[in-house]
Amino acid sequence: MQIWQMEPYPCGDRRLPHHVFPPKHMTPDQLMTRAGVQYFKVDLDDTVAMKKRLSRVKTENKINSSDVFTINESTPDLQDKLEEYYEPVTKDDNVVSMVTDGTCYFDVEPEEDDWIRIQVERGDLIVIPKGLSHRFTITPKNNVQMQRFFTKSKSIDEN
Ligand SMILES: CSCCC(=O)/C(O)=C/O
Repeated sequence: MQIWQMEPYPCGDRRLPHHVFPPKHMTPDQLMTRAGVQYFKVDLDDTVAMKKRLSRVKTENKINSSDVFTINESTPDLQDKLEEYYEPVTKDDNVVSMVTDGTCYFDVEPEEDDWIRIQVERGDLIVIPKGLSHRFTITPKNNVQMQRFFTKSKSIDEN
């Protein structure tokens, strides 16, 4: 995972990093302090350790369902979907996601117009707290697969 402060008014390709100048990186602890986002590194090749971590995260977040979310160049209506996911949202439940392949960005907004970009990769599990404005987009690799965990049963329209 990499975390940095985003420039206030990013223009152009959203997949670019959009650092402030000079770049201002953050640690996971700073991210937790500033935005309340939890981060875990999961060894996906260690099934026992992975199950233990997921079990704990599921209990703490009252998770009762999950799906596999994939976005890549073969995704139908890719641009429309990316537009949709880049719209800031604030959820009533924690947003729990674990990347299983590729990379993506979650941007979080702890204060109005103050965006922190979180680049996640395989094995990164993040918990965005309920009530925190956030958005999603892809990196120049144009590929991410993740497992998303939900507190309530989710209708297909909410994807
Ligand atoms: C890959 S999820 C994109 C949208 C989002 O951030 C969210 O929280 C949906 O529930």
